[in-house]
This record gives sequence, C-alpha cells and structure tokens, in this order.
Amino acid sequence: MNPRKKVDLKLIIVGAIGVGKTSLLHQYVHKTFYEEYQTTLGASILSKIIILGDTTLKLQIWDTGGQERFRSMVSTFYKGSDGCILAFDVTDLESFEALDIWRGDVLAKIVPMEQSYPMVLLGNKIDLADRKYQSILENHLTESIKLSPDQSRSRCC
Ligand SMILES: Nc1nc2c(ncn2[C@@H]2O[C@H](COP(=O)(O)OP(=O)(O)OP(=O)(O)O)[C@@H](O)[C@H]2O)c(=O)[nH]1
Ligand SMILES: [Mg+2]
Repeated sequence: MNPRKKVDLKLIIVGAIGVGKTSLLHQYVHKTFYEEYQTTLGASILSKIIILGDTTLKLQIWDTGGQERFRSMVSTFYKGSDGCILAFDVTDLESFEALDIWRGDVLAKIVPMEQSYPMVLLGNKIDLADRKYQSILENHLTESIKLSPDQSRSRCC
C-alpha cells in the first residue's frame, strides 16, 4: 500500500480591519466563534491537517491584522505563501474596495512570481447582509471583473 503523500501549504488571509478574518479561521480550525472583538496585532498562525484523497495536507494559515499601521509589517509574511484569501465584510463596501490594495500588496511580495498563485475572494458576515448590500456588491464585483481581467492573476470564487 502506498504511504500517504504529505504536502505543506502556507496560506494567508488578508483584508480590512474587523471583517472577521480571525473569527473565520478560529471557527474553521477550532470550531469556536468569538463574539468579542480583539484586533490581531501583526499576525498569528493557525494549523490544520486535512486529508484529501491519498494526500495529507498540513495547512499553516497566517492570520494577519487589518489595521493600517500593520500593513507594511504584515506584508513581510506574504513571502513563500502558496495561496491567499482576500476577505471582506459584505455589509461594508469600503472593505470590499480596499481589496485592490491588499491584493496589490500580496502580488508585490510573493517572489519569485509563481505562474499560478491562487487567490480566493471571501465575503464574510453574510448573516448581516440584506438584499441592498447584495446587489451593490454584485454590481461592484461584476464591474471589477470586467475592468481588470488581465491585471489579475487571481480567480474569484
Ligand atoms: N455577525 C457576524 N459577526 C462576525 C462574523 N465574523 C466576525 N464577526 C464579528 O466581527 C468582529 C471582528 O471580527 P475579527 O475576526 O476579530 O475581525 P478581523 O478581521 O480579524 O479584525 P482585525 O484582526 O482587526 O483585522 C468580532 O466582533 C466578531 O465577532 C460573522 O460572520 N457575522
Ligand atoms: Mg484578526
């Protein structure tokens, strides 16, 4: 019988302050949701092991703080990452618009420029969203994709 393949992956999550990056990761890794808000100072790392077919994936997920004053500092953690989650709050248009800057920071730091670097767009706090927000965001999303298909090496899911 073939032994399982082992793959280590470094992932990063970025996005504006308070969009829910830490909560989301804690829910994913520890199945715990924290109501109380404690901003992430710099970055912290969470690990999770998942089995995918005959492969054991060891995820090292870097949770970064969204505060403006940490932006330059956290960008030093992007290097060597295998993929990125671009997170925004679906009730906060500014957090969505800010993703262009976050994405630019990430693409500038991931050297050498990998041929394909997966980026996932993640809209959080959908429990708070109403139809108004949904249609505004859908329009923005459609426009962003229309306007910059060749500027981006990212794929939106
Ligand atoms: N209603 C709702 N609240 C959420 C959700 N996710 C996070 N929150 C709340 O939003 C606040 C901020 O969450 P955090 O996870 O700390 O946000 P963050 O993006 O890590 O913030 P920074 O570390 O400062 O960049 C907290 O009070 C959370 O409880 C969600 O899906 N729905
Ligand atoms: Mg945080």
